Amino acid sequence: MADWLSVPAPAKLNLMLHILGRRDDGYHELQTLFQFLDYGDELQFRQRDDNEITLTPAIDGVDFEDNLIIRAARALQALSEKPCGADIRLHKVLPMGGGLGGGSSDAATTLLTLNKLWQLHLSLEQLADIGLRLGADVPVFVHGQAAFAEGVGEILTPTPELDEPWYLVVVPQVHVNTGKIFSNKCLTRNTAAISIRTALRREGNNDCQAVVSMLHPEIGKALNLLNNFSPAKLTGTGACIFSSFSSELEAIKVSKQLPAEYSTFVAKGINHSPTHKVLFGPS
Ligand SMILES: C[C@](O)(CO)[C@H](O)COP(=O)(O)OP(=O)(O)OC[C@H]1O[C@@H](n2ccc(N)nc2=O)[C@H](O)[C@@H]1O
Ligand SMILES: Nc1ncnc2c1ncn2[C@@H]1O[C@H](COP(=O)(O)OP(=O)(O)OP(=O)(O)O)[C@@H](O)[C@H]1O
Repeated sequence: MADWLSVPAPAKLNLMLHILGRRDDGYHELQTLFQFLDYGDELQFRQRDDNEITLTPAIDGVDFEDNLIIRAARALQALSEKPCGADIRLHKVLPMGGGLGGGSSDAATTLLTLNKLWQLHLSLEQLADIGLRLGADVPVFVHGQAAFAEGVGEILTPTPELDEPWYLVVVPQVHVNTGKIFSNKCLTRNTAAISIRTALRREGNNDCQAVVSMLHPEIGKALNLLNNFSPAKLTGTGACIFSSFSSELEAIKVSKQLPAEYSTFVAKGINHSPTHKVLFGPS
């Protein structure tokens, strides 16, 4: 029996998120700055000689074939001429619908790992194209580099020069439906494009923040509270919010001053995905 291979699926933050317009297919043109966190889910893979894919444990409320891990594995199986299967274990840490990209990161880790185990020799570009069909955030996890994203999120320019602070992330106990935020009529969709240089100065905002705070007042409340300590922003379409700090200690200190009912974690911003480090070695 083959050995288990453990591979991380890190979280991402959207350090800014501007919505520039809406395309005819309903998807939105945006500009966003992605950075990874040294915090996330963990997946374990064991190759099988038959065509079976197993996944344990199941995610509550997500059907087996709808799980992005299974959808990613199926997309690769369809491209293989020989039988290829895998047993997969998932250690889920990231909140679902949290704006931390957990499902997308699980999918990207699955694409990268099975491409290697099944010796499919697909390029990162090919895997990112397959990933984009699973979710707008999958390509950045496949490429594994902090990046400024344009288009619907798939045109990526790596930003290795981004500083790597510590973040305090607050996790409101709310599940935000991304589609509902993007289809809300109050969402502003006319922000002017900015340059990467401006984005790297961390001057951008999150255009979803007003609508998300209106639909989920508890998120607006958490933003106001965290803003008392340090400028706070929403990641993606929420629910999570974050502030940056120059040290881990400072972030922990603020987390201890928040009301006990707030669920939080502290993590370091990183420009290179730990998934790539495990699968391809240090860059
Ligand atoms: C908001 C972000 O989190 C920023 O990183 C992502 O763009 C969203 O990525 P995701 O959760 O992987 O979202 P997807 O599963 O691709 O899309 C969910 C829904 O959000 C809307 N959507 C998403 C991305 C985009 N550029 N325009 C959109 O209008 C669409 O209605 C879509 O049906
Ligand atoms: N492996 C998976 N992990 C998490 N969610 C999954 C997974 N597979 C399918 N899903 C579905 O995808 C939805 C979005 O989950 P996800 O954790 O990626 O949200 P998110 O953090 O808000 O992502 P984003 O920032 O990309 O919008 C979930 O509500 C769930 O129904």
